[in-house]
Amino acid sequence: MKQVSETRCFGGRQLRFKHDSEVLNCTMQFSVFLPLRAEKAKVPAVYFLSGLTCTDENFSTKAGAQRVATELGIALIVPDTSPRGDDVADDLDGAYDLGLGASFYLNATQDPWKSHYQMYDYIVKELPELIEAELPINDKRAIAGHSMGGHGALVIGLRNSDRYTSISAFSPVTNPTQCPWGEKAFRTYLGDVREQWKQYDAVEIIKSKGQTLPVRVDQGLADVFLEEQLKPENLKEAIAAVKGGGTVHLHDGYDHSYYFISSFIEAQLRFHAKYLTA
Ligand SMILES: N[C@@H](CCC(=O)N[C@@H](CS)C(=O)NCC(=O)O)C(=O)O
Repeated sequence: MKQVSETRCFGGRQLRFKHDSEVLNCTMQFSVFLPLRAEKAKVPAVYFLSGLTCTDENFSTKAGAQRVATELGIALIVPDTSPRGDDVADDLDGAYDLGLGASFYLNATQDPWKSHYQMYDYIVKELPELIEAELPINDKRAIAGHSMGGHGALVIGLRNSDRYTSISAFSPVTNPTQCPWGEKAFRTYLGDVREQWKQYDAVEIIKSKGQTLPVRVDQGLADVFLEEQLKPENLKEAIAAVKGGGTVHLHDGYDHSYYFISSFIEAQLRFHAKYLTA
């Protein structure tokens, strides 16, 4: 992998890298914040999956996570939200909720998507293997995300409880098989058999397998996508019916934006630190 930028931030380093991904079959960029502690020892990491239309830069520039990350000695890993490049399939209408910037963090099975859209395997395996081999980052991982990325964090964390210490999400798409964003993406990437969709639906995963990891969700009640796309009550019900627990915090007046994320990122990082540094 090749470093493309470095910027000092709160005593740590904000870095950007480029690499050829075998899993995604294209060149990818990702951002990493290394806290000051990483100069002396390997540190644990929070992986943050962003939402529709984002790249690795939205969270890095708008969430204001670095001050607390350096205090806690935690690295922040921010991948891109889809494969990229001239030969990577995109939605023909240029829709913001499909194709580039809208991978839904799954392994596509349909043409023309399947040759590049394998983000589930990229996030679970290829990216951490690369990062842990090349950077002062250990294998203690937490996973977080926003909206489509909140869905990705929940699904990836719930399905890989041996690989993560804890899961959090801002405004996640909790039940994608039951909302327009999810139905459109899953039909396109996975085909018409709805049974195949359930493996990428957090509510369905909890219902069928339960859940064991600590989970924290933050959701703004003035979010325009709340009722049609996000459905936090479905997640609350699923969590309440199983043993593992988890909390869904509802916040009056907050919307879907990075103003909301920046207001609660400190709480989410402190939540993860309890498990990452235990
Ligand atoms: N109304 C937006 C929907 C997409 C959206 O709200 N994206 C969220 C994630 S689902 C986001 O983080 N956008 C980028 C940003 O706010 O920096 C659009 O049409 O572009």
